[in-house]
Amino acid sequence: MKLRGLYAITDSQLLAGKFLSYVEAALEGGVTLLQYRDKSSDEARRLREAQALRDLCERYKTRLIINDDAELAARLNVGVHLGQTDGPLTPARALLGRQAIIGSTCHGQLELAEQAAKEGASYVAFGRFFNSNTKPGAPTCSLELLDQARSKLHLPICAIGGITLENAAPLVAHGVDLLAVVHGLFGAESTAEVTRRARAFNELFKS
Ligand SMILES: Cc1ncc(COP(=O)(O)OP(=O)(O)O)c(N)n1
Ligand SMILES: Cc1nc(C(=O)O)sc1CCOP(=O)(O)O
Ligand SMILES: [Mg+2]
Repeated sequence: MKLRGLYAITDSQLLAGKFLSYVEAALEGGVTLLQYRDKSSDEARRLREAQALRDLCERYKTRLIINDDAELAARLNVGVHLGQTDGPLTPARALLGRQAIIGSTCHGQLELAEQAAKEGASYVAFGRFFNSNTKPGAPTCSLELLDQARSKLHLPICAIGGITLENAAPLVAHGVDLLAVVHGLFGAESTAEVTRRARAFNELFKS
């Protein structure tokens, strides 16, 4: 499967009271990857929500990724996204198998991406590119780094951090395969607007 297009990421606060309806609206508009990102320690709720997302993703033929938690990903037979402090890639690959999608946060550092590629990552994520409501303190990353990454790496490249329909086009022009978005997708007034935004993000990959 080609990893290219919109990478929707959930946010438990932003989606409170409308979690499944907003996620389904995004899937309706087209989502390449969906990440379940919940930073709480409520394990029962995390399992319940992740299972519901897996069922929804199966209906829409979308791949589900769990943030931070390789064990939960293994339990549901889905992929995982690991940051630099979320545990090493090699054991996660051994746990999840060759077919699993495993992503790695590389901030603005090409060396981290080269290391992740060696350790079996399926995609590398760079960011943040813009001001982010969701994670304002994340380290920043430049468009120039994308050019270097594109010429050196043979993996799908994901961009994250403050991405909206207004600022995303240059990222795609600089070789990004996946646009990872929370607020710019789900910070919408209605499900119809979420679907419209998802479609519009995907259009960026067609020109
Ligand atoms: C696609 C994608 N890219 C980067 C991140 C950030 O991961 P991390 O640095 O581990 O930070 P948290 O998201 O865990 O707060 C991500 N989740 N997804
Ligand atoms: C979870 C996350 N990681 C980032 C990084 O730079 O590593 S930025 C970020 C938040 C993405 O949400 P939004 O689209 O609302 O800015
Ligand atoms: Mg993490």
